[in-house]
Amino acid sequence: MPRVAAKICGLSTPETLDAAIAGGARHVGLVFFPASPRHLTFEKAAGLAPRVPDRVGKVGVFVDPDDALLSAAIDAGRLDALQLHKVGRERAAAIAARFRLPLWIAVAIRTRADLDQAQGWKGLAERIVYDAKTPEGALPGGMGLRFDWKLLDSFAHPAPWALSGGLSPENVAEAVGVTGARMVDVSSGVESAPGVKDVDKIARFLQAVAAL
Ligand SMILES: O=C(O)c1ccccc1NCC(=O)[C@H](O)[C@H](O)COP(=O)(O)O
Repeated sequence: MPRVAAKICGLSTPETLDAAIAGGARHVGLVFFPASPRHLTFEKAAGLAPRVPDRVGKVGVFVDPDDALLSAAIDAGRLDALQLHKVGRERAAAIAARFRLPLWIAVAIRTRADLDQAQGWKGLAERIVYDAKTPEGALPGGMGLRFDWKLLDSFAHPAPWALSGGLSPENVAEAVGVTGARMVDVSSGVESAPGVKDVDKIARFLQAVAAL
């Protein structure tokens, strides 16, 4: 088992999903957000889910979702965990109570004050995903932006966590060296164009992670 686990996010084709699994991804991310170039229809998700072995977790990625979307996506994608963006604690608690799946909470970071927001998720988040804060009006994830990794220095993490935002095959080793992350998450860094995953980049990213 590699020292550092990887999640490849925003997979939408059988070939790229298979490449992530073959390369050793511990989790795959399926995005259910129509504004994203990585958005999956329920039909597509239902076609992809059976390709994923039990040892690989299927994480649904959502932005302030309603219950109907969550319910349909969980069924179609046979999801193992829910990654929530732009959801407050009260709503997240209601989602956890209703759907009984682990919550991965995305915390958008530009400053140390942003990072401190993570403390509010103690006891509810199974995992915190530290991601870069994106510009107003832009997608909240998948933008290839990174934050200042040094902000994580000596931070008392409220839960297990993943490092996300602007990672690539070229910088993931440095990112892990600086932050000590035990899980990394990537989307656009393994793409040839927004929403178009590249099997060679996926393989190179996962090789770089396995070498750590
Ligand atoms: O990837 C998306 O399109 C997306 C859309 C809306 C909310 C979240 C989204 N992605 C979440 C992820 O977990 C990405 O892997 C994460 O933001 C890192 O993306 P990148 O900087 O492109 O590697």
